[in-house]
Amino acid sequence: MAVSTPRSAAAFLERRESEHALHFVKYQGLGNDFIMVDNRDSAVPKVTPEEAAKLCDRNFGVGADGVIFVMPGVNGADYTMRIFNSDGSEPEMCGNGVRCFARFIAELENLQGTHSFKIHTGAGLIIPEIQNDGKVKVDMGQPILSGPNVPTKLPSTKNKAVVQADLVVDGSIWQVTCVSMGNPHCVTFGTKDLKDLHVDDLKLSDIGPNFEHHEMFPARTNTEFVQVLSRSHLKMRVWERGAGETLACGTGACAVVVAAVLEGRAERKCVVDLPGGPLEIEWREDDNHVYMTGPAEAVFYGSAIH
Ligand SMILES: N[C@@H](CCC[C@H](N)C(=O)O)C(=O)O
Repeated sequence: MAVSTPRSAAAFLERRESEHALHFVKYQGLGNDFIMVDNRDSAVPKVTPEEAAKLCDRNFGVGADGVIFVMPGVNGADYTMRIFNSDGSEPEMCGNGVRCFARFIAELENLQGTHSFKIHTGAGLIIPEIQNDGKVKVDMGQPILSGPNVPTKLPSTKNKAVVQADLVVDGSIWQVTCVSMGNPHCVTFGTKDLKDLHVDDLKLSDIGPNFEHHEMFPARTNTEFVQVLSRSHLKMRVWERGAGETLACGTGACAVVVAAVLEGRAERKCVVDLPGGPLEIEWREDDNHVYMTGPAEAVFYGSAIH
C-alpha cells in the first residue's frame, strides 16, 4: 500500500494511475475508523467482502473497522451508503460511518458550510446534517424494539412496555434490552447479581463474542455494556458484530439511550461517553426519532493494491 498527501480528496481520487489500485480516504468518528470509497459511478461496490476484510486488517492491510461505499442514490435519496464490517459481513447501518459519509461527500463535492443529505441505507432513509461547527447531526430515524428474533416497531414514545429480558451468558444472567436502529443491539446495564456495571473492569474480548454469537441472535448482535453516571450522562463500551471491540458505535449509543429511557434510567437527552469520546444523543418525543451529534474527520488519503 502506498500513502500520499494531495491537497483534496477530489484531486486525489481523480488520479487513477493504476487499475489495480483502490483509492480511498481514511476517516474516523471518535476512533471508529473507516476506509471511504468513492463509488458514485456504480451500484456495485468496488471491493468484495473478502477484499474488505483484508483491507481492514491492522497488520496486513490499511487497518479499519469497516469499508464504506458512497453509491448513487435510489428511491429519491441523494446517495446510498453501503458498508462492510472488518470481517466482511454487511450491516444495515453505521452511525459513526454516516457522519464520516457526510463529511466525505462534502469533500468530494467541494461543499462548504452547512449541508444535509438524504442517504439510503439498509436501515431506511438517514439524514445527516453538517453543522457550522463541523460536527454532524444525524436523524437516525425511529428505534425498533426487537425481541431477539422478531423486530417490533415501537408503537409510541409513551410505550412503557417492559423490555428487559434475561440472557444467560457464560453462566451469568445478564439483564438486556434489545433495540434495533436498523441494525441489532443488545444493551445491558448489568447482571442479576451485579446491578451497577463498572464498564472499565469488563474483559470484552472474553464476554463480547459470547453475546455476539448467542443462539438468541440468529443474525448475531452488537452488544453495549453501560454504566449510568447520571440521568443525562451514560458511559458505554461496545462489542460490535463483525468488528469486535471498537472505540465508538453511533447506532449503539442511540440504542443505549433508548434502552435507558425505556428502563427508566435516563432522560431522553444524554451525553454518552465512549472510549473514543462523547456523543450527544436525543430520543425526541414529538417524532419518535433518535438524533445523534458528533465529530467526523479525514485522516489520510491512500491507495491500496487489491
Ligand atoms: N460502528 C457502527 C456500527 C457498524 C455496524 C455494526 N458492526 C453491525 O454489524 O451492525 C456505528 O457507529 O453505528
